[in-house]
Amino acid sequence: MKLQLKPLLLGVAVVAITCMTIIALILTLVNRQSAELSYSTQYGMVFDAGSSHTALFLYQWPGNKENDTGIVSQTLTCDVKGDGISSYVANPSGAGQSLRECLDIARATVPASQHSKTPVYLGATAGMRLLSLQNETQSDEILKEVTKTLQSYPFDFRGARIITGMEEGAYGWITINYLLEGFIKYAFDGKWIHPKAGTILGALDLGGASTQISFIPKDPVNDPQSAFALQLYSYRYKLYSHSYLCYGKDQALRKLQAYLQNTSRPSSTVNNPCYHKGYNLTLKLGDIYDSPCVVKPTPYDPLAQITFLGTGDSALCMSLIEKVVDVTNCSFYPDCGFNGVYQPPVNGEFFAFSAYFYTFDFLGLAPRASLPEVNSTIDSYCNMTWDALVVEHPNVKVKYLRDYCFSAHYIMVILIKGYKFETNWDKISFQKQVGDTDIGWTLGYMLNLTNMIPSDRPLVVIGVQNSQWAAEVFFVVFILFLSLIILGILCVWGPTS
Ligand SMILES: Nc1ncnc2c1ncn2[C@@H]1O[C@H](COP(=O)(O)OP(=O)(O)O)[C@@H](O)[C@H]1O
Ligand SMILES: [Ca+2]
Repeated sequence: MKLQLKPLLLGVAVVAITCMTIIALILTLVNRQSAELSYSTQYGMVFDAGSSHTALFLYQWPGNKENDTGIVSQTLTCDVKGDGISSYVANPSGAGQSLRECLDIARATVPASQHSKTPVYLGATAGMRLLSLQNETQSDEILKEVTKTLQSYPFDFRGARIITGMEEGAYGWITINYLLEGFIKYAFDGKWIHPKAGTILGALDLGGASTQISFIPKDPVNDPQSAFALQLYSYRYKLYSHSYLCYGKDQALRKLQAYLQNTSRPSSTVNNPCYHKGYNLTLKLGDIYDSPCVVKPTPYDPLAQITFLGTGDSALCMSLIEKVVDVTNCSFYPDCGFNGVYQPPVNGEFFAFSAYFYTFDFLGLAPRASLPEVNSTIDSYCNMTWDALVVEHPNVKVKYLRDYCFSAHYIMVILIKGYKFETNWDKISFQKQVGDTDIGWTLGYMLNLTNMIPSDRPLVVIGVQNSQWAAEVFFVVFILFLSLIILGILCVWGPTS
């Protein structure tokens, strides 16, 4: 009897241990699941109020992961109907109303429980910069109206403002390098690593009213006005960033039109070699000169008309553009971009986005094409007649189709003769997205304002770490396995001993 009691006790002990380990395993699983569930997807959104139009970008990231390590993605984009907010001078409340459709879509997309935790920003760029130079009261009024609308939604509104050209350039640069994991990478061994120098890309942004160039030069930036210092994940970057106000492609075209109008006065018709043969455009002088980017003629009647007759002369178009972009003057600095603006020599690889991409993509030159191919493609495009073009591209908006010739030449003048990419042409890639996320300043802006790129390296991992969880499971399974073996031995040997 004594001999049989011992295996029985041992058996009970083993069964108890087995039960406890099973309970522990279940608890670990439940704990892990609740850790995951309690950090639901987070959202943030930014309105890009550009000179030509406004777009909403909605971003998301998993709330249970470190939110500072390259995992923010774009959930949706929404194009606001109509022109940019700076066009609402006569009807400022219309600027606010125009945002409603996209805000309604965002409200339906973000789960209701997350609405109040979703930050919303509106950043206005060069169109509003120009309006505030022309009439600050009007630009303030428009910002007040868009603020009213944004505040009427259940989101966490964090401000509507005009961002500086320097910010616009720097945030575009941050967006690209964040998406390409140029700042920090998660390695296989679970450590955060800093990618090799040279993997950081420069950013080229062409808008309608301004254009930006941002990159890390080889040598330190000499001019404090174009130096942008950043510390991201404990690494310091000294960025060169410059924004050319009035040198977006739409304002540059106005400069060309003003130049042509001036040289043809008093005639009210003038040839425009950047427009296709067969395309004529009649404008009021106000359409050209109502901008701080062009000097008004004297006398000046804003209602007087001028007609541009397209001649489709590619070579002449290019040489005229050099009259509105000064690529020769560099008297104060050893190196310049254009218009005598300081710029160190370009360095490394670049992404060119926004209107750089739209133009080159339309011409079949994105993401890359050799210089001779680019030049011959632009020539053949510019030399096409308008009738032939419209037949070939019935679905492309007229305002884009008629401007691609000018835009393409303008791009070549600023890239090659302005920024001096001639010998580094193959370093430029014309891109719209990285993965499914658009390239532009909005993501960098949101990452910065929500502190999602810390200046120091990420250390804390929220929730149960994978390695810790694996160790726990391994331990529980091991104990379970050991108990079963002991139980088996006892069953076989117990009663006979
Ligand atoms: N599909 C397209 N094809 C050609 N150009 C486009 C297309 N979509 C947008 N654009 C142009 O891209 C530019 C975008 O500039 P925008 O962001 O509005 O101005 P800014 O950045 O100067 O405030 C505008 O000139 C606009 O006409
Ligand atoms: Ca823009």
